[in-house]
Amino acid sequence: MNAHAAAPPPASALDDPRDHALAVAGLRAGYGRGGDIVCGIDMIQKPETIVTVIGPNGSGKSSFIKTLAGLLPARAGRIEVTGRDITALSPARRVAAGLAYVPQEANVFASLTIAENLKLATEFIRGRAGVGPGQRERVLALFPELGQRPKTLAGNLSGGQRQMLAFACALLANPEVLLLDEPSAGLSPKIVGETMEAVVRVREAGVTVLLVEQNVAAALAIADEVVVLVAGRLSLRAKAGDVKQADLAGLFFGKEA
Ligand SMILES: Nc1ncnc2c1ncn2[C@@H]1O[C@H](COP(=O)(O)OP(=O)(O)OP(=O)(O)O)[C@@H](O)[C@H]1O
Repeated sequence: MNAHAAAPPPASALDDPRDHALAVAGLRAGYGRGGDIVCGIDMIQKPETIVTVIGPNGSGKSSFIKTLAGLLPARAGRIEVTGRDITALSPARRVAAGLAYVPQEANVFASLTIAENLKLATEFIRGRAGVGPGQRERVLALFPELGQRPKTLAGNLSGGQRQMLAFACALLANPEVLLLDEPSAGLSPKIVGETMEAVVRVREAGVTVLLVEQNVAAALAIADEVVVLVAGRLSLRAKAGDVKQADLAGLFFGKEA
């Protein structure tokens, strides 16, 4: 665990980019003409930590992570990755700037093989500076199973293996920050454990991970910090070890911390 992970954000955190991988200030977003779903989120994440976003259904977790990835435009606020303002960048340019995203569903091409999925991802991230030829080997070293079966169709992989492939495709860009939208969705408890172990390996490889999770127990087990979103607002931020599942019930029913 990173002892610094739960340090409170400095008053003017965005002025000092050296100490954060991801910084979010006053972020607001919503759909069409509807009201804000992301209602003014401020958050600083230290490098090489895992922060898990949890909260009740419909609280805006996926919308928040989609706003970070650039799939939902920010209405207000600012997003920085390692000190660079990426708020106005397209999703593809955010990847080039070091922010990779793995969506909850349809995150690999089922009709393509493992090798073809990795090749396609490599083509996509050509613009990312500093990604050398060794990146594929480094990524496959994290997920050796994938390297052993390059010709297997992604559609024939188990749910857990498919998540590993999706992680691997995202990591080919050598991101500073990896965003994961509910990697445990639809997986059996054993496979959830393996998937979470993979998330820890990703962090150990030097990547900062922000993940949205419905599986609170799994999230608490691997995270440095937990962020609770209620109705689009950050309701609690705490070290994962300090959060008890029983305490979350009150928050999930709307009690502000
Ligand atoms: N494409 C969309 N268009 C309009 N409203 C949307 C869209 N996607 C989500 N919403 C609305 O935004 C709100 C937050 O949804 P979001 O999926 O971000 O929450 P969540 O916390 O991730 O939920 P869950 O835990 O159920 O996945 C909900 O009221 C939802 O109906």
